[in-house]
Amino acid sequence: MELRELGATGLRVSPVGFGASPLGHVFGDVPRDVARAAVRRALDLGINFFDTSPYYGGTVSESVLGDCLRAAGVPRDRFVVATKCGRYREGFDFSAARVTRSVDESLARLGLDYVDILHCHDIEFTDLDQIVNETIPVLQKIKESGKARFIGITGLPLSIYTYVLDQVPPGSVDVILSYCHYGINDTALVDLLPYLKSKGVGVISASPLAMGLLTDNGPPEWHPAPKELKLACRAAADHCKKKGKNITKLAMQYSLMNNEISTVLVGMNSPEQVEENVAAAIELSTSGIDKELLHEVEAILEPVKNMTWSSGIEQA
Ligand SMILES: NC(=O)C1=CN([C@@H]2O[C@H](COP(=O)(O)OP(=O)(O)OC[C@H]3O[C@@H](n4cnc5c(N)ncnc54)[C@H](O)[C@@H]3O)[C@@H](O)[C@H]2O)C=CC1
Ligand SMILES: O=C1O[C@H]([C@@H](O)CO)[C@@H](O)[C@@H]1O
Repeated sequence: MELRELGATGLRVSPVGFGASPLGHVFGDVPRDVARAAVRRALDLGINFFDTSPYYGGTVSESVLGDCLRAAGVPRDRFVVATKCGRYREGFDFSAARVTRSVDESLARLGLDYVDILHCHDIEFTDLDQIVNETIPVLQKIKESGKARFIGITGLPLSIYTYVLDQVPPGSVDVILSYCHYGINDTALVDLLPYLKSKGVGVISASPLAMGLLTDNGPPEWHPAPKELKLACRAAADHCKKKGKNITKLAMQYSLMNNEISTVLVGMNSPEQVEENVAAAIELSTSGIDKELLHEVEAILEPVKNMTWSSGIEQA
């Protein structure tokens, strides 16, 4: 897979990114040997971008990812690691003191001297002015210390990105991580891409499978989507299955089609899923997407297109 530039960071990342929340058992138990095999397979197939956070599995995802990268025994410059701060099993805390402590805790769990990207995690759950006036300034200090090379912000509502980026000094935020807004059922992120480009901010798009909605197994119990959206995605998956096709492959390829998005983070729990998703990316580049199936699935999902759910607190 040809690597893509990530904003103005100079980082070159694989179009398929390894989402490590499943390594924190967020979608079900993943035995350690399977996790190690999945990360090993990802590296062998050209995936170089790994995303985690202290929130996934209450720090388990970071610890397991660190173990898997060590077990793979590849040089540090062979991979790009992103983690987050501010969201934890026990709740949210974006204070300068907590995020300063958080990055040291993450580095210890990952077994790394630095992370490439440190995101403020799901910032819609705090007063965005705290992110602008307290959290991002202290993350700049962490960046100067060398513990994080670049700074990002993540969350569901797209409005959080313009609110923050319109107020912080240019270059304070290097990347954003949006999720569930660039896939067959929801392409709302498209409208923000020109703005993000104008700010020189790199774009990471996560959850091409809508956190499991666009899979044959369906979403986990905790999935917050409205019932109508869940039912429509189920119908789309069943339609593909009836035709002997795979909605997950179609969804992966759809999310990978926009080159303005540097990397698509997909949560993976096995070497088989790594192989399937990389194969989907390669097939997209060689023979394109199944246009007929895509049109059929888009018709099924039309009534729920860009349907989302609320996330976070009321902003003043
Ligand atoms: N707020 C934030 O910062 C967010 C960050 N993320 C990051 O992005 C990553 C991807 O998002 P996810 O939530 O994991 O959702 P996703 O849309 O990537 O779906 C993950 C689910 O799809 C399954 N899956 C993956 N490949 C498959 C295949 N080939 N066949 C069948 N099933 C397959 C996985 O086992 C898992 O159950 C996360 O792991 C996390 O690292 C995701 C959401 C929010
Ligand atoms: O960061 C996050 O990950 C959660 C889910 O996508 C697991 O991968 C999501 O609820 C949260 O924003």
